[in-house]
Amino acid sequence: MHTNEGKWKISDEIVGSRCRLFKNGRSCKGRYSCVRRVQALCIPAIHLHMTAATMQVSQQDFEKAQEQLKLLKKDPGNEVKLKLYALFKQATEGPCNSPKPGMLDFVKKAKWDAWNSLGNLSQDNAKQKYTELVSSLVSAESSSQVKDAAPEESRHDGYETIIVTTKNNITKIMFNRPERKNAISHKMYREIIKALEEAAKNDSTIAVITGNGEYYCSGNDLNNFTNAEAGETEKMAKNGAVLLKEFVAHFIDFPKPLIAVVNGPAIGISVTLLGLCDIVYASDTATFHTPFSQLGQSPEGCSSYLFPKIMGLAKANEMLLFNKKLTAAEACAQGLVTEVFPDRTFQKEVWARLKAYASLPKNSLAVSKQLLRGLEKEKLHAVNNQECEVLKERWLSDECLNAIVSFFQKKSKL
Ligand SMILES: CCCCCC/C=C/C(=O)SCCNC(=O)CCNC(=O)[C@H](O)C(C)(C)COP(=O)(O)OP(=O)(O)OC[C@H]1O[C@@H](n2cnc3c(N)ncnc32)[C@H](O)[C@@H]1OP(=O)(O)O
Repeated sequence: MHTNEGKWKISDEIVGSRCRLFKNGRSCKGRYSCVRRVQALCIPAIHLHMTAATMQVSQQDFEKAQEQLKLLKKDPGNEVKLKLYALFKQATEGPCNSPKPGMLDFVKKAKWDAWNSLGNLSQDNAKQKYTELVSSLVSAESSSQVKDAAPEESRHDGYETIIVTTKNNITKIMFNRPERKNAISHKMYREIIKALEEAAKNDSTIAVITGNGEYYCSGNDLNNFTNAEAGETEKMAKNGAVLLKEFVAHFIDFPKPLIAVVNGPAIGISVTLLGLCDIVYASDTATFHTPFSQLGQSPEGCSSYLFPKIMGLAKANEMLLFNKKLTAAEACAQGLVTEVFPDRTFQKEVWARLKAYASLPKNSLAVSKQLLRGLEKEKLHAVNNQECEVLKERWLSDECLNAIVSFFQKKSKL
């Protein structure tokens, strides 16, 4: 006989050394803890019926099952352990004939109830059920081990210019045109919109934007301006403004924490959007450049409103009017960047941190972001609208057209 009736545990021989009914076999001291523990057991009536023609298990199979049970790594839970206890008792002693324990002897009573509920189940059938139950636990554990070993990162389908993956509750949106320094083409704007919509709805806790290769992003792809048919520049400007407005609106409205991992130089719109991100981590190789006047253009991404708020008007003027390129350390000192990391350890340090952030309660983060950003949303949409209206005119100006022509003649690299 293997049970230790006076104690709060099911014997090791029955359920394995990791499978005690209550941890450490401790006895229940107070009434409250007894009640809680019994509630936790949540024991349903155990009705085990033999299927008509089940094959008889041998004594050897039954003993093997007992050994396998000891090797389980995961605790199967009190409910299953009670079933195992009851089946073991039935298999080795037959139907329950011992007197019913008192109402306040919670554990003994739970065990007695489980055994008694087996009624007149034969000892052979109890062995059979015991062996089947152990076998199902063993195969559940081995299939969960296979799942755990599988790569966790899932890549989202349907993107060409960006790579979108989800892992550890983080959706990562990676600019992926390294040969163009990750310049944002029309297609990429649309794909980022789609990826943000997906990330807003999926199970991830946070979203991250980053770049593939040496650059974070070289801003708007200047080819976006050269692809217009002759005589269609106005239409191109109008459509561009519509797309830009929608694109920036998705950053304004993004409901989860949005983190920029700035792996290298950032130019133009990829810099202005940082004001709409909740955290900006930068490698010490990153630089921050918004050469709008040099390109005959004007600020976007709500930077005309957010940059003065973040860094003060004087510093914002240097960047947005006079094209001052900031180092990562300067951008951090001015509040645009949260923290700078040495490039050598950048990815490792940042992703370890993000993994920890992404394990925080998802809904709490979302409502907190809403509190931090919500009041500003209306204002930000108004700013976005105005910036796009101004840019629409800029794109038709000689100043802008000349700057773009110069770039393609390779006279005016930034
Ligand atoms: C729907 C429309 C919305 C518009 C929103 C408004 C947004 C505004 C902005 O973002 S303004 C900023 C625009 N960006 C630039 O002006 C950057 C232009 N690029 C450069 O100055 C340089 O390429 C560089 C400094 C980024 C890198 O220089 P370098 O290291 O010498 O590399 P290459 O110049 O040889 O670059 C390799 C290859 O990539 C092409 N490329 C890089 N950036 C862009 C770009 N932004 N647009 C188009 N093409 C770009 C470059 O031309 C090279 O191509 P090639 O190999 O010569 O074919």
